[in-house]
Amino acid sequence: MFVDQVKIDVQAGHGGNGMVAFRREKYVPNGGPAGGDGGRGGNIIFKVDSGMSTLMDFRYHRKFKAKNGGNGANKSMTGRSAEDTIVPVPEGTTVTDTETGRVIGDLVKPDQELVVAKGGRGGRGNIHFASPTNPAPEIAENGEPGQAVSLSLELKVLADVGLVGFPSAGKSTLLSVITSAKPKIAGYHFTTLVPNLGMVRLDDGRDFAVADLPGLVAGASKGVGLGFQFLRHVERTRVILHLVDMSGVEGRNPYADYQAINQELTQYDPDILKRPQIIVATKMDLPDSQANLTKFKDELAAHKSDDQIVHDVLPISSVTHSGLQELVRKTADLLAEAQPEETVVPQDRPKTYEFDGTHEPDFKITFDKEIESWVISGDKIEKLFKMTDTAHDQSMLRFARQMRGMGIDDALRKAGAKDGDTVTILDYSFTYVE
Ligand SMILES: Nc1nc2c(ncn2[C@@H]2O[C@H](COP(=O)(O)OP(=O)(O)OP(=O)(O)O)[C@@H](O)[C@H]2O)c(=O)[nH]1
Ligand SMILES: [Mg+2]
Repeated sequence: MFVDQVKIDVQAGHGGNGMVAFRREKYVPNGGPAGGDGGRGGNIIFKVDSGMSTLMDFRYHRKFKAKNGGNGANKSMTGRSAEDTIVPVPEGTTVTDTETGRVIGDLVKPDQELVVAKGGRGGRGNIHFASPTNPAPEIAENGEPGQAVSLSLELKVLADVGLVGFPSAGKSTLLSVITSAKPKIAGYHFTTLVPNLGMVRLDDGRDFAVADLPGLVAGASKGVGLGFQFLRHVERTRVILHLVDMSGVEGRNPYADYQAINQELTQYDPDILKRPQIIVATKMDLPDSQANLTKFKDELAAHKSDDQIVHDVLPISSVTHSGLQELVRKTADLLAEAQPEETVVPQDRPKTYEFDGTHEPDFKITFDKEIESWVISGDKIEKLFKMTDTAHDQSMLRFARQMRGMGIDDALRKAGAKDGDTVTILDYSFTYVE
């Protein structure tokens, strides 16, 4: 079971205040009360969006606020009612009140809506308070406050098979050729930010769900890169397809890559390696792949470990489609043999490295007055940026992603960085954008 969880805060809009006003008419010194009512505050409404498959978007956007209603005006005019704020959620989302633990609702149908926080009623204007004894009341109500609620969202999706591997190993490409999913594919690392799901259907009628996970890098189990947030998903898949890029581009050593990923998996949970694993040798259409595969197999044989169940090394090319049929067939066979899900799903364990605002990440953020810039420092930062620096051109986008993956975005905000501030990591400066 794929479980995505996130906690968010929602604040519905406040009702507008009622107005104290009086009619002004020519030749009438004191007209009757004419203060209008305040408008209703906006509701926060969750709405199922069939295009969403995870709760990932909420990691970067945890607070939602609806607009306040307009205040009442003179001439008995009612304030404007605020628009509702519609928050898209994936189908299958369960919404719980974090404080009480009460389930507010399950969003299970396309376009289904659920009001999760009610906007405040507008206050009544002084026209409502006139009475024979007080024909010119100086009182009006304030608008009611909008509901503020902390919510836990949970999404359960079945994924039988997890694709793991280094960034750019070809995970998303494989998913795109064996399923009808259309994940983003590109020649830079960390293209995949959220797990993509796809269904594989075999000619013989069998099918299984595959999740393409964001790439893992060394240190992933400790929070480096993006993949750590998704390791718990790997924990819940029944078969692991471990993709290893055989092309040897960027001077990569396929066996070292393979070991590094396994090490991250073990560090996260020693039992993961007992999960049936197929090694998928990718990009076999490229010139050096065959030779690298031979070397890889030799090294694998030389380091054979009893702990790990490697069922096969299957060479594929997502470009020429070679080896794909065999891969899906063997995966389906393995799934049929694998233990039923209940017995392999481990208990939820406390996660140490969730950057959820309660854990202090391994970096420091300070404001340097001399250079008027926020400075981010720390060993882990240095390592990560050196690593990405040498292999790739630095694009703003990648920086932004890695920052998010490491929780730097959150930390900057917490430290007080404002939209447009300059931030320096090592020697690289960029503009902070909220
Ligand atoms: N020649 C060749 N290139 C491939 C093959 N599979 C993937 N690629 C290329 O490798 C690059 C990375 O592919 P992705 O599928 O985005 O890799 P990924 O593992 O999902 O990467 P992240 O999402 O960053 O972790 C892209 O430029 C793909 O076109 C293949 O079989 N042969
Ligand atoms: Mg990808």
